[in-house]
Amino acid sequence: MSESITIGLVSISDRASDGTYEDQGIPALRDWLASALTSPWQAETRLIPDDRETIERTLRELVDEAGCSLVLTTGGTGPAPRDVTPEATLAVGEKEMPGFGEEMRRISLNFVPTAILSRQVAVVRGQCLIVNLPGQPKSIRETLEGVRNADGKVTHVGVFAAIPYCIDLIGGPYVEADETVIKVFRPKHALRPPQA
Ligand SMILES: Nc1ncnc2c1ncn2[C@@H]1O[C@H](COP(=O)(O)OP(=O)(O)OP(=O)(O)O)[C@@H](O)[C@H]1O
Ligand SMILES: Nc1nc2c(c(=O)[nH]1)N[C@H]1C(S)=C(S)[C@@H](COP(=O)(O)O)O[C@H]1N2
Repeated sequence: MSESITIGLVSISDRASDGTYEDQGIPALRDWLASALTSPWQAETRLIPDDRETIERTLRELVDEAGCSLVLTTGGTGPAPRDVTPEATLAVGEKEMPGFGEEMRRISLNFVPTAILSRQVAVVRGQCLIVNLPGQPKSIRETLEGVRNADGKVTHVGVFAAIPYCIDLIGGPYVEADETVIKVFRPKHALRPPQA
């Protein structure tokens, strides 16, 4: 059995965190991971306002104290004055991973012309990958899983395909997924034989 991964799920929304509306970010993240992952995992969830200090503190705590190997944030990536998730993420990161933001914006353009308004970034802090997703709950599945045509065939691969190998490279647990949801890619030399 693979070692279990701890995944931080952070919903960053002024109105969901003050109760104006019910948070749909954490449930959407949790549901998608439950549908996709076949190796063991547990979530650490946080619902916080769009406040830069709070976001930075939460991300540091999830990585340095809660032991997350992956943190997915949702919300606060746009151009509005209160949208500061990318700034907070870059501030706690040691290495930027620009490919994630670039590719998620390309994927999202298949759904909305406003995709380019998302300034989402990804970084590595210690042995953890932190990835920003947009705030629209539906964008979580769209960016992680990718685009499918009417027959369900994948026409643009979601960014989760590259996440398990990234976690391998930074020293985290071996993560596996259901290939009918997302086909994870690893180079041949990095593949482990299927567990009985
Ligand atoms: N946690 C959430 N739960 C449900 N819907 C959300 C959530 N976060 C964002 N949304 C929806 O996605 C839209 C865009 O997200 P964005 O992060 O830009 O939020 P916002 O407009 O800054 O407002 P807020 O931070 O108060 O959610 C929101 O206006 C809202 O309709
Ligand atoms: N896949 C996807 N990406 C998306 C969207 C969406 O609905 N689906 N909304 C866009 C919009 S309207 C905005 S303003 C930006 C930033 O969103 P955020 O501030 O909620 O993070 O994400 C964009 N990316």
